[in-house]
Amino acid sequence: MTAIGRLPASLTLVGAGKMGGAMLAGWLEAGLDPRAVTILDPAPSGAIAALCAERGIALNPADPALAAVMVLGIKPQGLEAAAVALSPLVGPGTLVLSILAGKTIADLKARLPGARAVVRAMPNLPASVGRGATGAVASAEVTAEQRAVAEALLSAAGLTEWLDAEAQIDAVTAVSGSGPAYVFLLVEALAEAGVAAGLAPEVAARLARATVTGSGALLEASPEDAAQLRRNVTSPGGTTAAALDVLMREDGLGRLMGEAVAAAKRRAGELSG
Ligand SMILES: NC(=O)C1=CN([C@@H]2O[C@H](COP(=O)(O)OP(=O)(O)OC[C@H]3O[C@@H](n4cnc5c(N)ncnc54)[C@H](O)[C@@H]3O)[C@@H](O)[C@H]2O)C=CC1
Ligand SMILES: O=C(O)[C@@H]1CCC=N1
Repeated sequence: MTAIGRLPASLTLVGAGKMGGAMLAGWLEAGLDPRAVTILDPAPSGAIAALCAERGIALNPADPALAAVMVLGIKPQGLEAAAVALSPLVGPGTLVLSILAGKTIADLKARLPGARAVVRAMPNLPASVGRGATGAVASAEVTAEQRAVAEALLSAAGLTEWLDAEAQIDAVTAVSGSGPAYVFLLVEALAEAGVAAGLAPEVAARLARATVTGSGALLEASPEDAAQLRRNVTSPGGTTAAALDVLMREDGLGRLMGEAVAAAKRRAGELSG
């Protein structure tokens, strides 16, 4: 069955911010009926309010129904406060799909005592252009049908990887959840280095941006892996080799990335509870 065929008959999105809003856009694009969606968000953006008005999406109804599928898109730090109002909307048949960094399946069940079936997922912001990467893990109570619904919702945003163990999701958070920020920082750093090397700021910014988006497109289109593509750029004794001697030295990018990912993973662990 296609992803569209498995989209749920009704869905409650709690927190339609940057990530929840991006996922919502993907579901609508994939064919989810806007009238099947309820959004609960005490401070929706103007864009979300306008979308709701335009597409007939229920926004903060006075008496929301028990949810068939509840997607949690609030901040991890807001779960405890939000759970009071959400608990009555979660019954034994509800599929809870959480994208909260750090919050474990056990944390979610503790805050929402009616919850049985929980999918804990970690998407990323390129979902807003249908190019996300998501890791997900399902609790034992998730039925095959609920898993297919979760798969359809997550795959509407791009690649979905189901994980064997919940413990791996903090690593997914550190690699692909936070990863787009590392790539955007690379663009910033490359542009700044270009200015230091003598380019006008606007020129450096355009070249850095096009280099990263173009390299991403090449990576996607090519059957070769990243290491081979890197070698394809690198002429022996040439300019790239001189730069890579710096980036690939012992205390270079590999070590720095390892430390950064470890820090993000550690932080995800701290957000649990
Ligand atoms: N921004 C990102 O790149 C990613 C974020 N996430 C996760 O997504 C979640 C949301 O992050 P963002 O979208 O960046 O934050 P955000 O601040 O853009 O969105 C949070 C939304 O929740 C709403 N909200 C606050 N309290 C609420 C309540 N009690 N009930 C309903 N809605 C409430 C806010 O008004 C806001 O619209 C976090 O748990 C984060 O870990 C996961 C992957 C990537
Ligand atoms: O920074 C955060 O905590 C969230 C989770 C992954 C991306 N943004």
